[in-house]
Amino acid sequence: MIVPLTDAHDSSLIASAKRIAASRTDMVEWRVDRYASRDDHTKVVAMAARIHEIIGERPLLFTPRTKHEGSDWNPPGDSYRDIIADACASGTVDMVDVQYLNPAVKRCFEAARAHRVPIIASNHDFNGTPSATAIADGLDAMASLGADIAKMAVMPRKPADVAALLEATAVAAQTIRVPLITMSMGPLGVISRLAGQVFGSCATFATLGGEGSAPGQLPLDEVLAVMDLLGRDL
Ligand SMILES: O=C1C[C@@](O)(C(=O)O)C[C@@H](O)[C@@H]1O
Repeated sequence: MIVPLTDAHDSSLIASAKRIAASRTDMVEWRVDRYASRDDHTKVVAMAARIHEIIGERPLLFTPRTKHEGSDWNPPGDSYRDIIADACASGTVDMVDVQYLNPAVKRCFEAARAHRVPIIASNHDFNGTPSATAIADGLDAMASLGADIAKMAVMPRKPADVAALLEATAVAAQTIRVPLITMSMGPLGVISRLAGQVFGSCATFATLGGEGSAPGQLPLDEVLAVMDLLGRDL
């Protein structure tokens, strides 16, 4: 179970981190692209250290999401690679999300590897859902890049799109050698956030008081209750 931190300002970020630290979540994701000081890497690293301290033993996933994949952040110059390199070098993050279609992906992987920070490679399609084969191929490409986890989020337009995401997950889980995280977003895709582990998704994102970081995320306690019913083994 992963809960995202999406607050823009220090005081609310710290309050949210403290709330998450008291919850049953397994991992915390900092969506640093939502941070008001996202372009000041000194402040970013200092805040990552503060969050890391508050959440204790829970791993901190550092996620700079860009405009191409569902954020409003359009990183200037090399700042996508630089923010990843700075966070990984700081020793304050436990995993990093790297968008595998970003032009700087190889340099981002190099930076994470240089500091032994595991990589969740990701891709987000907010406009639709590719075929099950295309989704599985994307996950395979992430694994081939050397990602430690492959993650794909897609937007369904009809129930068959949700089925395609779940089918791709089940097929990829049999053939790809790294763990997967997949989700079909929005109200139609909720079943994928609740039952994804049945098909081979190793984690799901849920909210805790905040607005969440993507359409369709559900409150943590409700997701936990359903996963307990489905035999939560994550
Ligand atoms: O990649 C993901 C998955 C996600 O987009 C979701 O749909 O829950 C939420 C993002 O914060 C996270 O980085």
